[in-house]
Amino acid sequence: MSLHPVLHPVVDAVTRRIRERSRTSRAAYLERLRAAAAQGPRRRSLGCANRAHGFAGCTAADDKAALRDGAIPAIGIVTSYNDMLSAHQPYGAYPERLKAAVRAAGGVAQVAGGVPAMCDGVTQGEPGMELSLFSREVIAMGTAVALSHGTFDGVLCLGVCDKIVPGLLIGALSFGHLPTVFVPAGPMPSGLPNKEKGRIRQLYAEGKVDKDALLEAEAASYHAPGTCTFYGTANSNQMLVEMMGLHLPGASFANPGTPLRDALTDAAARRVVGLRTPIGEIVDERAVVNAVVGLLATGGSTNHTLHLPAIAAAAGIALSWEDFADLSAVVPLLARVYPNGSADVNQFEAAGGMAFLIGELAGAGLLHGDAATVWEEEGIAAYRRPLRLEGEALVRGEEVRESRDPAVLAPVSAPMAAEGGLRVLTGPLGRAVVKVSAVKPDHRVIEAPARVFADQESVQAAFRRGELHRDVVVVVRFQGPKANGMPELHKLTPPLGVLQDLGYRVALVTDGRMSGASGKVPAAIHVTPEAAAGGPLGRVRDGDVLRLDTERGTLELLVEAAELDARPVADAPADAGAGCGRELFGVFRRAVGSADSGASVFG
Ligand SMILES: O=C(O)[C@H](O)[C@@H](O)[C@H](O)[C@H](O)COP(=O)(O)O
Ligand code: SF4
Repeated sequence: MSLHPVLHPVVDAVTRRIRERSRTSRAAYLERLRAAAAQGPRRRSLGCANRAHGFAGCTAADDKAALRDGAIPAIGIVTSYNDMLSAHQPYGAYPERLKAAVRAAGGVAQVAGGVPAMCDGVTQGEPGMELSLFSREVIAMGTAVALSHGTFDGVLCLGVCDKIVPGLLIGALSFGHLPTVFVPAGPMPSGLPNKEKGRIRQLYAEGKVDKDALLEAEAASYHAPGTCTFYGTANSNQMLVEMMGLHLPGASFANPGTPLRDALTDAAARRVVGLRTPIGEIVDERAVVNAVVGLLATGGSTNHTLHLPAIAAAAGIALSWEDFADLSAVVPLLARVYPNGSADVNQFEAAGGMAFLIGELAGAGLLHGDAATVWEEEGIAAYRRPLRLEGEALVRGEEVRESRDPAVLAPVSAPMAAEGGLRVLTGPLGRAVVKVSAVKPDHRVIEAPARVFADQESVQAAFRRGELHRDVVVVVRFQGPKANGMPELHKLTPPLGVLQDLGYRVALVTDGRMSGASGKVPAAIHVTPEAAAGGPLGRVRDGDVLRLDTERGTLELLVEAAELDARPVADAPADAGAGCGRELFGVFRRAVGSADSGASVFG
């Protein structure tokens, strides 16, 4: 099969459209990048005091002489280690391992800086979730602070979860002249299946099991170091970083603490020492389109309709929701991983993983197979051959030509669905995003009276009082980025799932977000303009009939336009912007842009 067959006309057209739209901004970005690359690392022009501060902290285990001499490649490690995220806990041991591997490859490495990492699972449904999206910007700024020391020839980024990889990418792209390799840590071994966890959650929501039983199920599902095994934003991150050519071939989903994972980590360190291609050259329009294609083909997290535009903008590239929608119409769904199925990410990997996925998409002309990678000699299409262990040696495996479990990972010739299932909805309320890959066909058109709320706690209280046991479109507004930081409303999944399973016609409409792990209930999310920016969502009233039609791509409000316009916008809830650190993020709420431009504070 040709490595670079003819590109699908829609993939080609969308890429050209993005390139044209980005022409000026991308040219300015590349000019800045190439000027910085031509200067070389600033350490060569630093004064003696500046340089001495940079290696003063070295211990006997470090390479003080090498750093003092400044002649060999100096690698900066940006780490998001903490014990709060099971996915990031393995990073605690990485710096020493990476330093040793860089040293063995003829370079020297230091931890350039650490960035914060929030576990959205711990903060889900809690006040902390209102800091979650903005933590992406803090992580980007923290990455820039780390790299601002200016003494590096290359970068190793350690991050897995939701806002962390997007933040590291945005920050690293501000130093786009530096060759950069992302170093994953891998998913935890499979525990209680996600579908069974979801079933017990619904039983608890119905009062049929107690809290002890629920905690037992949750702890059996989330049970070890490593990324949670559902296909949420964290695992979508791993997929798209590999699709963008910033991981090593096949590095995304090897489990933590295994010989393969350790070998891949050492190989990433060796690779960055010799890498000459700057990250800003790899992240071009082709890489961005490849990331969107990978997201669509795997049914990835809706959060990437925010993160990918923000990441692309950091490289001078303008990515729009229409680009997602147009690509979704031609990219088949090839993976069924929870919430889009009952398998988990370990089963995705066992079925053939990224190597099979990339081989299938490249072979069908659905991705830019010639897009650059950190593996340099070859384009992304060659990632169809993953790195694998043979004994203790890490070698390039054979091309993964067949899926080992077509019920989990299917070929383009027999996809799970003909298209990617990510849609943009338009109508009198503005625009919204909906992911249908996890919504059964019978639930993809919902028309019902609205029940309007200003926070998710009120929805849960109304559910407990039995007020939602009917056909209903639940509207939760004032959840946008300017309102309260655009939290995920994933705690609504169990009660809305109960209503759906009872046979009611149910949907959610919100200017907030859902989790990448959300799925079965049709949800029109990221409604733009948000209510807090005067959007018409603020004029919807209880009883208004809403029609969410994911097939036609419409979100209709069956109220006369004149009447809607004559209504006052509802008052925002009393300012909850304080407590839990939220008072520190007012500057972000005031500066943040719209969801369809990535909900970024960076302009
Ligand atoms: O976007 C995501 O994938 C979510 O933010 C995810 O990282 C978060 O942790 C969920 O809350 C986990 O799912 P549960 O809340 O169902 O455990
Ligand atoms: S996937 Fe979500 S819940 Fe799991 S560790 Fe990452 S942020 Fe936390």
